[in-house]
Amino acid sequence: LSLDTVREFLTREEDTIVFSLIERARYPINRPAYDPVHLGDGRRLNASFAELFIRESEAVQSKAGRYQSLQEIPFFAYRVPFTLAPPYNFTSELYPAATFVNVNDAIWSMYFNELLPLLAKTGDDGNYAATVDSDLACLQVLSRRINYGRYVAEVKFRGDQQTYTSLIQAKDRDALMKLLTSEAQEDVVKRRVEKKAIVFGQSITSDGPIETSVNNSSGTDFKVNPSVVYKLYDQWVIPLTKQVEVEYLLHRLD
Ligand SMILES: O=C(O)C(=O)C[C@]1(C(=O)O)C=C[C@@H](O)C=C1
Repeated sequence: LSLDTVREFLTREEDTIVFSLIERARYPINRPAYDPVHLGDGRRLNASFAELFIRESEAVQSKAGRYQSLQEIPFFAYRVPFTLAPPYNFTSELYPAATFVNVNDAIWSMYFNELLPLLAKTGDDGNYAATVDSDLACLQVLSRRINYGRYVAEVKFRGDQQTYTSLIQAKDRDALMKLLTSEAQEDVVKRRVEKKAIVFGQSITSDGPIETSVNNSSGTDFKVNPSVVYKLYDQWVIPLTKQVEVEYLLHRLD
């Protein structure tokens, strides 16, 4: 584990994030999938179809061993006694007492309340299962990327143990945040991910040129608006990753 290898991981996740946003943007908003579910007998569940679909899908994946890997954290907790998957002895580079740190609740509400309205056009085509399946894909990769902040923090801690230790002991969140922040790196990440949205999200023809920048200000020529992807990283992905890093560090000496 080094700063280079963890950054490589984050960079590769960008590809998956952009593609999963492109997939979700194919469908209209499909509002009924997010409303409380009505049962036949007139009762109303507190959960939406999207939530039920994600719970059930995660339960299957949990049984299949997905969450044996500490890189994956479910949105709902499952008590699964055994897994169907072939056994594998996962080792973790994380500090055991800080492994639990995650911001899945914040990712969940950011995704449904802020991001989705920017991503999906108005309308209802009834493809609810395919739509919420694409929501699940987005949520899983966003969760993996953002909660990977634990690994980034571990690398940073090991790289400057003395400074981090004294700030952790003083519980100085602001100083920890400042120490782990690299504005230059954040700028590189945001500009790169916007460019990926431009390149991955255009219609490819056999002879035409490949666009590398946005020519019209609305970004509507692309399958997902590159400025929405920039905003996603600027306002949510990077700040939440940093929140994970700080929380992890605060438990690094437990
Ligand atoms: O690459 C790092 O050093 C990170 O901590 C990751 C990350 C990011 O989320 O991309 C977060 C904080 C830093 O300011 C820069 C980038």
